[in-house]
Amino acid sequence: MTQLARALTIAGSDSGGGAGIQADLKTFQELRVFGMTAITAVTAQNTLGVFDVQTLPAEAVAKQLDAVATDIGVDATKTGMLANAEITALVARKVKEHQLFPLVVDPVMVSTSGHLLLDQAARKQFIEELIPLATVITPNIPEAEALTETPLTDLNARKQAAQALHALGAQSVVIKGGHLEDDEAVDLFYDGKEFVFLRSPRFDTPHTHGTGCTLSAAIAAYLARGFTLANAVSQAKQFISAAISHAFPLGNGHGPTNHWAHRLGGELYAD
Ligand SMILES: Nc1ncnc2c1ncn2[C@@H]1O[C@H](COP(=O)(O)OP(=O)(O)O)[C@@H](O)[C@H]1O
Ligand SMILES: Cc1ncc(COP(=O)(O)O)c(N)n1
Repeated sequence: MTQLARALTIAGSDSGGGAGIQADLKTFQELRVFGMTAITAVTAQNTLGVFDVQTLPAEAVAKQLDAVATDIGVDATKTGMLANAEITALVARKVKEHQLFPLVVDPVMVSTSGHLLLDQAARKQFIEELIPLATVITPNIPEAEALTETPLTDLNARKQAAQALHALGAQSVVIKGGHLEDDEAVDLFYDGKEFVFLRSPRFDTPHTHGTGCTLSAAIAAYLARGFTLANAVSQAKQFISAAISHAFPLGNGHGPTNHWAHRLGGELYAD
């Protein structure tokens, strides 16, 4: 029997099911990868906002990582909400100890609804300890601005930010274009050698809760299955585009994306 690829997400729980651990597991399942979790925080959240955050002790995160890594094994890992400096440093240490590579680092800082998901004090650990371990880091525009301390006003600035993040030690960088206002949603991929544009139509929908989580989980799933980095990133972009094009009008705010939309194949972008 073929061995099932195994992917691990280190992230926060979203009770609303659209982002965080829940989005990651749905993505892993859709992409035929066995999903495992290390939960960093439990949020009370829906499509309108984040109402509570209970961060777990770093020791509890360490034990989850030890448990899955020493028994089941991990073919690829992604990080999402890491909450604070202690968990960020612990995750970097455990990634090295258990060799949890390839590693997709989604630098989750603030929710779509504006809630802080990573303490400002974690910046040093994030930049010095976690980014150098990243196979790929996937900031959105505000996150790339925060990490590089530069406003990304145009494409040239985005390219320079990608180079700066690569210089911090990330093997490759995807700067996501979801927050721009162009007709297309264009992400910029940089592997230290060349820039590649990942394009999709921009869908006119408020239901984009968890898009970044889903994209980074899909990259991890494809890497777990052995895809090359460039293929994993481009397949993941197709997966998130399908999910947004068929997003769910659930709740009264920013609804979740549709993780099984990729099954619709040729009808991908139809209504
Ligand atoms: N309205 C949209 N239409 C199509 N793709 C989108 C849309 N909004 C975001 N995306 C895509 O979803 C992914 C996540 O992007 P982004 O929203 O920038 O990240 P985050 O969720 O971390 O803020 C990217 O691939 C981006 O291009
Ligand atoms: C637990 C958790 N992790 C990540 C996000 C970011 O997702 P989004 O940017 O769509 O709010 C979130 N809202 N909650």
